[in-house]
Amino acid sequence: MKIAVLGAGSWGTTLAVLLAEKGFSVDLWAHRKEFALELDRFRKNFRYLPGVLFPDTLHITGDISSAVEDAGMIITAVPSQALRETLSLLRASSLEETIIVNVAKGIELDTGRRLSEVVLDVLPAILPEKVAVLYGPSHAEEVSERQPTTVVAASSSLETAKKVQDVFHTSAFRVYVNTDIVGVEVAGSVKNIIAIAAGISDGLGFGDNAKAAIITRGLAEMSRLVVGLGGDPMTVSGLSGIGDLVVTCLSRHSRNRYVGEQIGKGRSLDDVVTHMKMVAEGVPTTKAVVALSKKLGVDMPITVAVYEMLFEGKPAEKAILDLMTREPKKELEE
Ligand SMILES: NC(=O)c1ccc[n+]([C@@H]2O[C@H](COP(=O)([O-])OP(=O)(O)OC[C@H]3O[C@@H](n4cnc5c(N)ncnc54)[C@H](O)[C@@H]3O)[C@@H](O)[C@H]2O)c1
Ligand SMILES: O=P(O)(O)OC[C@H](O)CO
Repeated sequence: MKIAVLGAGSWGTTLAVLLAEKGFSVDLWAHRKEFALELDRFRKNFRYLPGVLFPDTLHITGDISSAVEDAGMIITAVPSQALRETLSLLRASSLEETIIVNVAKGIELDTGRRLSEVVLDVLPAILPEKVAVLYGPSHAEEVSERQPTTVVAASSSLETAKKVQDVFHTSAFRVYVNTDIVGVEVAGSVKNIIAIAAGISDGLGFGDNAKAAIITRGLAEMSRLVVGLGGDPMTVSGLSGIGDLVVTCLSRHSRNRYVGEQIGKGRSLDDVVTHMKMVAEGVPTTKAVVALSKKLGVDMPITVAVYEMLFEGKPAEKAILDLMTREPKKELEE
């Protein structure tokens, strides 16, 4: 089977190499033509994944139509806010039999939609059962070194989730399946916001108690949003929930935790983001989730505090004090 990977950042490149090394014929599409030429010339991604040599079965292209032509599976690995624009370059009618697997994590800012909903919006000829996501604790830096990693393939169709599992599974990249695509997508998106909060705690010089509190209470608000959007609360105890939350809040590789750490040290969001070459999805997702939670009446105090620090200039010390001095609560909700 031919597979198209759309997006040649660190994650798209890592997955394209993994699939090509498994023997699939893979087309990796980069949205800038000059970048595609550079990748093909050096057979390496110097910008996003230096040190990983491309196998011969990996084809690089700057032409999205040729990338998806005859592909049995399309992997979307562009930043969440560029997904709609990228998919709109495709001709929906030729993709009816294709499985689309989104690996970007986030909620669309303008619509509040999950990314699998964006896929179906832009490509109405595709059935929901043909859409999947691949989420979970998986930093590209470690996957590309074949370090043990576990992820979850989620689709409303178990058959589709199992196909995705078959395609990606290796002895170092273990793939589980889940049919709760709503829960997996919401959990995998909210974890980036909570990771920014964890980074802020690091930036302020707080220790393990504060980090554990953010992870645990972050999980509680993640669960409330999953339920509010019709997902299964059990999903948050899985790889896209607690799994990805732990990795992103603790990892030195996490871009979201890094953004938070810099904010905690007193830098402005603009300053941090303009000096980063990689995407931190938690930034737009914070805005999208605050709007969603207000609409649904879901209480998400850490998310709101992150919003206030990122977008309203609230000092981090004040935001933490406000969180700590909220009215006392029961730990578990009815
Ligand atoms: N890097 C990881 O370890 C990792 C792991 C799991 C999931 N993800 C998710 O994968 C997605 C992509 O992240 P990444 O780490 O590969 O990104 P990255 O920061 O490494 O690279 C971003 C990529 O997006 C491309 N891009 C930027 N604007 C674009 C546009 N308008 N249209 C098309 N492409 C555009 C850039 O050229 C670049 O190739 C994100 O949603 C991220 O959360 C990343
Ligand atoms: O580096 P981050 O914070 O974007 O996280 C990347 C992945 O989502 C980790 O699973």
